[in-house]
Amino acid sequence: MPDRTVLEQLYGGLVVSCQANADSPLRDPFIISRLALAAQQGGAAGLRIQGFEDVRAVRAVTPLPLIGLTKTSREDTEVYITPTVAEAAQLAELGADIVAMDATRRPRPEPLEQLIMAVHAAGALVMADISTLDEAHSALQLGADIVSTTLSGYTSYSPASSTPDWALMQALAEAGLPFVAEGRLNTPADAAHAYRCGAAFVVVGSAITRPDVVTRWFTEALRG
Ligand SMILES: CC(=O)N[C@H](C=O)[C@@H](O)[C@H](O)[C@H](O)COP(=O)(O)O
Repeated sequence: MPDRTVLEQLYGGLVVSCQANADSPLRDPFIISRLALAAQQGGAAGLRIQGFEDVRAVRAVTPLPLIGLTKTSREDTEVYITPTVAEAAQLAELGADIVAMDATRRPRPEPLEQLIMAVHAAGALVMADISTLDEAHSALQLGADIVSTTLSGYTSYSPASSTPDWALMQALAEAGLPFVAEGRLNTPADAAHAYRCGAAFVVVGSAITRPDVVTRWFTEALRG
């Protein structure tokens, strides 16, 4: 079984998600590796990185625990975060300590348990990205090492919101499930509150590494 001490390194800490969409001016593995180093300088406990090129580039510059994922749009499924065994295994081979994957109940191209087994066989851990409490229970039963609230608000049956899903965090904590708080944690106060809700650690992306998104928050506020 893979070594779980990497999770202990993350407990109580901040993971910074360094991602840039295809249309972003920051879409370059070198720039992503610089964002990762800036996050490290600021005290990040770990990093969440999308795509093989970016995982390779970031692995080369930092020893911080790395959560890897792919985002793949497919015609046959709405599942886009690490949809296949091959992608999950390759992320682990490239040096991701933890592989994040969609663990929602939406139809998927390959069984979740096969992805989990492949990641464990490659010596990495599994973060199951979920949108409901039921999905968290199922993913942990299938062998996921931790769940993350990443996909709340991004499935048709979870509540759409501009704020973090505090109710889901509360429910996960009451159920005694190990969880990561992720998604729309846009302020230091949000991150601290998530930790007080019982999160093992928190993941912040847009507010730290997407200046285009943050700029829009300001320009929209000015427009009133
Ligand atoms: C839903 C989805 O695809 N989430 C992605 C997962 O890796 C990223 O686009 C998010 O930036 C990440 O989850 C962090 O969330 P936020 O950027 O809100 O702090």
